[in-house]
Amino acid sequence: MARGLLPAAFTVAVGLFVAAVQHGGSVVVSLALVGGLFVLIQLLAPLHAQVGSNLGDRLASWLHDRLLDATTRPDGTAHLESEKITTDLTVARDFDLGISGPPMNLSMGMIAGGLVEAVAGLTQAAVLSAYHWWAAPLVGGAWAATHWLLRESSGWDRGTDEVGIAQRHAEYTYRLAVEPSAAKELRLFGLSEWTVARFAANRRRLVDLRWHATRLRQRPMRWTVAVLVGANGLLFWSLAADATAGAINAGEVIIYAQAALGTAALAFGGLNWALPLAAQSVSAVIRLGKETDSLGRLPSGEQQADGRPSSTLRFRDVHFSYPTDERPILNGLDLSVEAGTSLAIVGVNGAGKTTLVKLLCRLYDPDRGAIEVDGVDLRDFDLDSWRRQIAASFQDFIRYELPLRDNVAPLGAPDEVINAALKDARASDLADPDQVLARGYDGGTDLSGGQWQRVALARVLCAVRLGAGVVILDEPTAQLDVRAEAEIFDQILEATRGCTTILISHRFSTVRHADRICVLEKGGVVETGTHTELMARRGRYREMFELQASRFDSGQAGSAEREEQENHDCHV
Ligand SMILES: Nc1ncnc2c1ncn2[C@@H]1O[C@H](COP(=O)(O)OP(=O)(O)OP(=O)(O)O)[C@@H](O)[C@H]1O
Repeated sequence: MARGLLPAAFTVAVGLFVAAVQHGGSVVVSLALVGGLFVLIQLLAPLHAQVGSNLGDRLASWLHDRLLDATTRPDGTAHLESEKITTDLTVARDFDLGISGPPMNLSMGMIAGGLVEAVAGLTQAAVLSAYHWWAAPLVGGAWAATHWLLRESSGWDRGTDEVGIAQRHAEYTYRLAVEPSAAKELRLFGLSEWTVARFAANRRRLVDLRWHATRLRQRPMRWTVAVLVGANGLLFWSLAADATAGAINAGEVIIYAQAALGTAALAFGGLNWALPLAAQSVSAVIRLGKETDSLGRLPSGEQQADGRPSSTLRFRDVHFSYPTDERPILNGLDLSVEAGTSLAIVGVNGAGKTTLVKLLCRLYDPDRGAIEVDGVDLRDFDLDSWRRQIAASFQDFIRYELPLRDNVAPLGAPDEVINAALKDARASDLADPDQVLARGYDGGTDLSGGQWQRVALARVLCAVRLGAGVVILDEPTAQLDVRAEAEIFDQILEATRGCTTILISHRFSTVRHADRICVLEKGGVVETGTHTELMARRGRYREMFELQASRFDSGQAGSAEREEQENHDCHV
């Protein structure tokens, strides 16, 4: 506010100084006033910029909190698979990235500056009104009209599909370029230039879109210039006429001329450009919160799931399609698992094995049918309490860029529990517990695929030690060498004894350890039984088992693998 009033005060002070020089008044006092006001204006400017920037940082941090809350709060994951929401998420984060407009700390500076200009413009107009009643509305109105005349191009819409898609592609290619996981393939497949070109093309698209918004100014700009020249021309002509006629003195001419120029602060300010851009980010983040809630929300029941299942886990006539795809993935699936036993699920790629366990984790709910735990619909259990029962390792388990101990127990656990889990997963000597499992950190290290898999298994075993009773292992041994698979899997079976275990694997040497095995095909169970029963039945299971075994027999595998397979076969 003070900054907004100072320019008008400065205008009057300069006028008083000129009048003092002309009419022999107190030059020293008026000059001191001019100097003092000038220094004050200069001092307040950086202070004001700093406050604006701090305010922007705080708003950006609040928006970040809201954004992360919007993505992580929903209990389901469907919102993260929606094309619209993932695009909106990229655009909404632009308050931080500043790709399609200024980042929030700059925007807030501009908004604060714009408010100062608005106050300054109004006070200068008030000074002008001392000249003639019509002067302030004429000049002030002309400058204020520019906001309306240039309204189409005053800001550009960050939220359009084109902006969103270009920004999302740009961000994706940026991540490809900087993340170590993509580095090998980019180089080997010669995709480095492609990545740079794709990034540049999408950034160029954003610049083009902004340029288009700028060009929208061209036509209304002519009208704007005409209105401003007309209004200011009239005022300055009137000032010149009054000065010539002696109706006003030189000091007054200077005051009114400066006030007329200062009234220009009412136009072209950062306010009408920065405000809509900043407001777009805020409204996008708030809107996203509602959208992710409605897409990713799962109802939660009241019953506590501690110690469940105690008798059976049953999939009853389960039908399911993903929200983004109408294709039925599970089609009337019936399956039951006795509590405290293990069930292996086998089937070709895309048969729906992982989908089945995602439903069990309640990441989605069946479209029809139900999953029952001891006869109670899973949806009747309190969601958090059910998830606490589950220890799961998915095919695409997370490799946290955290110390080994936090990879095993992200929410913390006693040292002895972590150490025991690491020991069971044969992962104790992979790294120091406090060593970060990622390069790019002080003392950080990276692990091989199989070593990472042991860490993921240790995470599951740690959760079991902390009380989880339902164990889901989706391809738990896919990256282990054959000897490690045998060693670790026996150990896992031992450590999860008494748990209800669902195991998904393409490795029959792993699968055969399960108490029961089911074959999934076309969205339903086509065979179920023990390994021995299924081999005797000579159906799909045996067909797949023999196909895999024949690879070993035909000598495609190394001698150790063959020996391992033979050892396993001895147990049939
Ligand atoms: N989030 C998703 N949205 C839409 N479709 C999906 C999604 N996840 C999986 N699918 C589809 O569901 C089908 C079953 O996938 P699922 O991952 O359950 O198969 P799977 O039996 O585990 O396969 P694999 O042996 O290759 O791991 C596939 O056709 C896949 O394309």
